[in-house]
Amino acid sequence: MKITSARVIVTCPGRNFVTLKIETDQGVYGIGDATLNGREKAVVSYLEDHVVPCLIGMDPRNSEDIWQYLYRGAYWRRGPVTMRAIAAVDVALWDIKAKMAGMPLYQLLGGRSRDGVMVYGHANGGDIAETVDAVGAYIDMGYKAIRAQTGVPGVKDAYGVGRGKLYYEPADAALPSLTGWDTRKALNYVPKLFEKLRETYGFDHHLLHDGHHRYSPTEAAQLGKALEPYSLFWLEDVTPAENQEAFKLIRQHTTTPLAVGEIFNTIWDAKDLIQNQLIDYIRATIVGAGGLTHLRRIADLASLYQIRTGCHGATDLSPVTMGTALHFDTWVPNFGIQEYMRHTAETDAVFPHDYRFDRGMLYCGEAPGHGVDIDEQLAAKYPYKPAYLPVARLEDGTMWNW
Ligand SMILES: O=C(O)C(=O)C[C@H](O)[C@H](O)CO
Ligand SMILES: [Mg+2]
Repeated sequence: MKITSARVIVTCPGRNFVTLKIETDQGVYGIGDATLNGREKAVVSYLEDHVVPCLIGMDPRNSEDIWQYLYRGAYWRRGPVTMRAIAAVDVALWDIKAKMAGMPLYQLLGGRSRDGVMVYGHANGGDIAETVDAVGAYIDMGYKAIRAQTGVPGVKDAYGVGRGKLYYEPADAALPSLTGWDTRKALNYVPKLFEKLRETYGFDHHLLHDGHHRYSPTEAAQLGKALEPYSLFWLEDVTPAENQEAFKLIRQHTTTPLAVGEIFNTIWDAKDLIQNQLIDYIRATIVGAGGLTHLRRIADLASLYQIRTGCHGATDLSPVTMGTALHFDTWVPNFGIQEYMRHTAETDAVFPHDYRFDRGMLYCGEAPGHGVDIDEQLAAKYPYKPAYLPVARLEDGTMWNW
């Protein structure tokens, strides 16, 4: 069996997606996601100029060897561009293998470990009152877990505050828009949101919060401690994780569960956090961390330390990643939760899929493969449009983490 072609498809049905379609001499094809929010074209070039020529003629069944070939063979390892390109190839090959076997992908991984996948949605508001209402709307839709983000008085567009209710898009401008940040104000305000949420809705639902890399380790510890009475499911990305040691300090001061890893590319980004039990949930995902082949290794390492998965699932991850993640989540023994930011109807139409939402859970389908396709004719109607995530600056102009 041979790979006969591999094509990169760029489309923008409301936001940009990069998709790899691998075709074979047996008529079976596979689809992989290679989207890197705001840096899409770098991955397009990496794939078209440097990966696709190597793939032609290879046996698509040898996904492990092809993974090693692309990782070791490049000499230059890791990084978001490389690992997204590898992820796209890897997922397309798993898709092909599952289609050849006539099985849904989760069967190839080890079968079903659960009936469905608990997801969390994003509730946003300009202030506490608005966010409390937004959380109520998610509860009414049947969600069991909700991430709550609020605007902070005196801070321009604090992280997570969007314009839409069910759908919003953070990468919102042709050049990065400017937002503000003030840690002191956020530290005073955010705990009040969770106090109000528990007062209003009780303790039956899981609540989550994303710090989006904004706090120093000491400030993060203060926030975690202040949130303890409200029993969060997790506090995410509360400080940047390049320095994995920083989490020791946070851990010593709070029992609020910690989640990290949506920007991780490989097991090496997570290794110390996992082995020192400094986190509770690992957020690495299929497209970000080298595909199923590599994410499986991260999840297995995490399982030794009772750390559970919580795959990133924002709108910049295409339905191909979402569909594949749901097969992974259905199998992975140490599953925790799956993020679910809904795509627009335009995006869903370009990527026909068989996963479905029902009362706070997502269910993968039973079609052979990962169950997500691309309608190329429709995709061609939405040309690439530059779109960037915002940047954040402090009041005095200092560049901060968005
Ligand atoms: O979904 C999340 O938790 C995020 O933090 C979303 C990210 O900002 C987004 O995916 C960046 O591309
Ligand atoms: Mg996040």
